Order: sequence, then structure tokens, then C-alpha cells
Amino acid sequence: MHPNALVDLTTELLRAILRLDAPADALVSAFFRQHRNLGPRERHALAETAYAVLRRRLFYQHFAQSGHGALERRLALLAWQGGEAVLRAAAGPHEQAWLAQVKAADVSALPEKLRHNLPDWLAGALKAALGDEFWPLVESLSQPAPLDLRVNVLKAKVEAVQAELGAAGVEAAPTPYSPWGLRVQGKPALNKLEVFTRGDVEVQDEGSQLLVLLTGAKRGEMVVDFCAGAGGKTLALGAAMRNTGRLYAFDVSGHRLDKLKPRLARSGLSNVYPAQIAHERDDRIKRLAGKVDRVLVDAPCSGLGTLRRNPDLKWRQSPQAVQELQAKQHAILASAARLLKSGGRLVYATCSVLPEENEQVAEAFTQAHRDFRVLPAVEALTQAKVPQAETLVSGDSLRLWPHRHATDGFFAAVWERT
Ligand SMILES: C[S@@+](CC[C@H](N)C(=O)[O-])C[C@H]1O[C@@H](n2cnc3c(N)ncnc32)[C@H](O)[C@@H]1O
Repeated sequence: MHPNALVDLTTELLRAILRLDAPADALVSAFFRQHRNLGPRERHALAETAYAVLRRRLFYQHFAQSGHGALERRLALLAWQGGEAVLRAAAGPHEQAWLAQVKAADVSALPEKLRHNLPDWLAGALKAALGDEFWPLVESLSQPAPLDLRVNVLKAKVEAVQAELGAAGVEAAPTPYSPWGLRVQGKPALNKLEVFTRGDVEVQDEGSQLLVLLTGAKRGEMVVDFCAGAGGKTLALGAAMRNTGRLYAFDVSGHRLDKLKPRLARSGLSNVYPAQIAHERDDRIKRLAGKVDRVLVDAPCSGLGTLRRNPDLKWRQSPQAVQELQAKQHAILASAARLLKSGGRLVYATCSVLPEENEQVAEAFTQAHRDFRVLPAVEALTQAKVPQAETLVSGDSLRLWPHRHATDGFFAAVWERT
């Protein structure tokens, strides 16, 4: 495709994404379905440019005020991720001069807001939580997330998968904390590799793997993944249980649970029972009350720990939406807790970095449920043989941050029923 046609398409994509009325990843996928002729490099240039604009929207919009032509084209040129040669061939002489002038600007002198690229309410919350670490977090959020894999320990060993990937030209190294994880260099396409189609690996952030390790799920147990979605954590739980016992995957969204089916088929698991529930107080929960060994509540949340992957969320979330989510989180956690038998373990987790969705929900639960004892996350991680467990916690909870741990931002609290 001619470079200018590619920049025009990027301009069109940005126009759709910057309306911020739908998730960016869904819009990018829909755009690619409409433009099936695009090759992998072209798709990469389009998607990465759009994401670069979302990550530093205020910064790019500030500089795009100068120059001529459509605003989204100026944004595409400023944030271009498809190589210098394409940019040179696409931009006219006036645009080239403008780009050179903009790129020479002293970024360090810009107002703070244009350097952190966060809405005020979120910047305030993160500064309060992190103090001096706010800027290292901002820096990490301006980068794409690494590509992590979870080895399906039911079918394969980490070293063998690493060797097989290496033979296919994909460099990967064990993740620092999760004993199941491999971190891949770059972003190679993996879904055609045999190691993937055979079900030996799934793409999963190391942080998500650690949430599953916190449950301590074992052979022969009865386990519930309460908010299973497309089953990323269900698959890890099933493998940890060595395909024995009974693992219920609940979710209110049948559409999300449907996506679990092909993944289950690949995984070789036969101990998983997916079930759509109407709401958190569904009759199914009553029937299983007091019978379950482990419950994972991977609660619906703002997703603000995943800003490296979903930078649009910072512009699409609001304090009011967070409040509504908090009410839902309290309700789901309280209902899911009823499932546990005495001695059973409950894990509440989010991919949010906000105390409102994390510590506040966990503390309210602890106060209201005297029959649940807090199990310090460091103990649960150590039992699961996670190295350097003490570096992954804050107080009694797991607290993962992109700039500290190279994972998404995650929170988890753990209790045992007395
Ligand atoms: C963070 S996502 C789960 C991601 C999933 N565990 C994974 O690892 O891929 C939260 C899920 O909670 C589900 N959910 C929302 N309200 C719920 C409720 N009342 N009861 C159970 N699940 C609910 C959503 O449909 C969504 O799939």
C-alpha cells in the first residue's frame, strides 16, 4: 500500500478511536475486518500508532494544534510507529518541516499534565498511592506491555517449551516470579506455532498467573472461578488442579464464557464446568454454599492496571464509574464467599490500581465477615513457591505495578474461612 494511503487509513482509525465511545481494541479489530487487504506490518503500524496517540493524547494534541490539515492526520504523523521511510514518503514538504519543528521542542519544559497524559482525577489518585514512584509509573505506562506466556503444566514443561520456541526463532526467558511463565522477546505471531495450537501455552500476563497461584488450588479439590470471563484464569486453575476435582467457571456473560470453549479444547482439561449465572446471588451459588475449597473472585473492575494494553481506559473511566464498580465488587465478593467450606480459601482480585476497588473492598469484607481470617499474600505466595514473594506485597495484599514488576497493575487479598 502507498505510504500516504496507509497514513490516511490511520487517520480514519484515529477518528473512530478518539470518539472514546467504545473500547479501542474492539474498534481496531473491527477496522481490520473491514480492511482485510492489510498485511501484518501495515496492521502493526496502524494499531501501534493509534495506541501511541491514546497513551500520550494530551501531549500529541498539544503539538497537533499547530500545522494544517485534519487534526487526526497530524496526530498520526506525530505519533507514527510505522517506520521513518513510510513517514518521509507520506508527509508533504510542509508537513515535514512542521514535524521537524515540533520534534525539536523542549519536552521537559512542558506543563506536568502534558508529560503524564492522565486525567486529573487519576493523576491525583496515583500520586497519592505512589508518591515519588508516580513518574516511573508514568514512564512504564508509555511503553507497550511485554508478551508473557503461561506454560500449561498439564501438558508440558517450561524448559521444553522455551527450547521449542527457540527452535522456531522465538526468544523467551522464564518470568521472574511465576514458575509457569515465559516472557517473549518482541511480539512474534504465536498462534500458528504448534506449541500454541497443541495447547502447551496460553498468552497470559505474569500478574494473572500470580493471582491463580494465590488460590493454592490442588488435585481433587472443588474450586470456583466466580468471574471466569473467557477463562484465562480458569485454564490456569484447571492445570494447577492437574485436571482432577471439579472446577466451576461462572460468569454472567454467556458470550464471554463461549470464548472459553476453544481454549478448553486446546488445554486438554476435562474438569471444567462453565456455567452462566444470572447474577451473583443465582440459585446455583446457594446450592454449592459451604462446599467449595477455593474461590477466585476476579472481579469486574475499571481495568486501570492495564493501561499499557488499554490506554483508552484512562479516558473512558470516571470516578463515578469506579464508585458503581465498587458497589458491584462488594456484592460479588460477599456472595461468592458463601461458597466456601470451613478451611476453604477465598481470593479477591482486580486489575485496578485504585484503593477504592482494592484495599477498601477487602477491608470492608474483613470487617463484615468475622468467620474469614486474612491470610497474608506473602504466605500464600511462599507456599506456591513464588520467589521474592515479599517484593510483591503491600501489607497483607498482593500489589503489582508495571514499573516495579513489569506486570500489569494487580491487587489481590486472601482469606481463609475459619
Ligand atoms: C476481570 S473480568 C474476568 C477475566 C477472567 N477471569 C480472565 O482471567 O480472563 C470480570 C468478569 O466478571 C464478570 N461479571 C460481572 N458481573 C458479574 C457477577 N455479578 N457475577 C459473576 N461475574 C460477573 C464479567 O462478565 C467479566 O467477565
